[in-house]
Amino acid sequence: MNLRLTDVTLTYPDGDARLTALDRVCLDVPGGSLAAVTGPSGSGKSSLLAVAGTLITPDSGTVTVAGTDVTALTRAERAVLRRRHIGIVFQQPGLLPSLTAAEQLQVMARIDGRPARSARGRAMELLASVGLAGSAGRRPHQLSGGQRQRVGIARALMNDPAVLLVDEPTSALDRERGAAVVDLLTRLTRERGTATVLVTHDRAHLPAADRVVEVHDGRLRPAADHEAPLPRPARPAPASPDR
Ligand SMILES: Nc1ncnc2c1ncn2[C@@H]1O[C@H](COP(=O)(O)OP(=O)(O)OP(=O)(O)O)[C@@H](O)[C@H]1O
Repeated sequence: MNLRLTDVTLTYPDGDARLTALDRVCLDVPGGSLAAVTGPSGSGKSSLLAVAGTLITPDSGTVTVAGTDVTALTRAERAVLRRRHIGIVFQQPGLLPSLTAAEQLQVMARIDGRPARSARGRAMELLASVGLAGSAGRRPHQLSGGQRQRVGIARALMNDPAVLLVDEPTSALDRERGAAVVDLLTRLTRERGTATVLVTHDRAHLPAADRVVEVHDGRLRPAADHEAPLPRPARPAPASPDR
């Protein structure tokens, strides 16, 4: 299962003209790997996530999620695909104040029309996988910022998505808690085989990624200091065989 953006161009209306937010972007994220997307403010990172998450349809190019070209789908079909195959983790998890951690997850299953009993089991399993087995009955105000973000991550995994899109998950956390959240995302990506895209400003998180790309003025390019091939050790020329 993977996520593939091919030649994606996205423009927004800008007075009488159009502003190019994404310019022929290509990105391939295999299942089980994490791509970090970085770049200056206004460069197009959120636009890239919105297109990958099928929230915005690009002007041209294709977006393939779990083998389906989403740009060929109707709006209703896109909504179904998004619910089934895409998990989104926002900067602020936006938890409902009156619900416990387990209920925040169970709501997702209810929206999808799944039986409550299996949803409870799945919610508990996911909370355990993000280290919150003992906090299932807590409400948001009884959780730390890092714990709330973990609930947001577990919630995004409720539908067992092929693609996990994560927008600046550590911006409200201190360095240590932020690093723990990124470690968690890396582990879940491997365990669950998701194609994960992590947008982050924080360069400290980049080494955790399998791949780092930078967005500049809507164009994607490999991050110079993370994708450059490692220098090969100088090897002596093979000895010429004795004759
Ligand atoms: N709805 C919109 N209408 C018009 N222009 C937009 C819209 N959304 C974004 N833009 C413009 O598109 C460009 C890319 O914006 P985008 O939000 O994708 O950047 P970003 O890299 O996520 O920025 P930040 O790091 O500040 O969140 C910017 O020039 C922005 O002003």
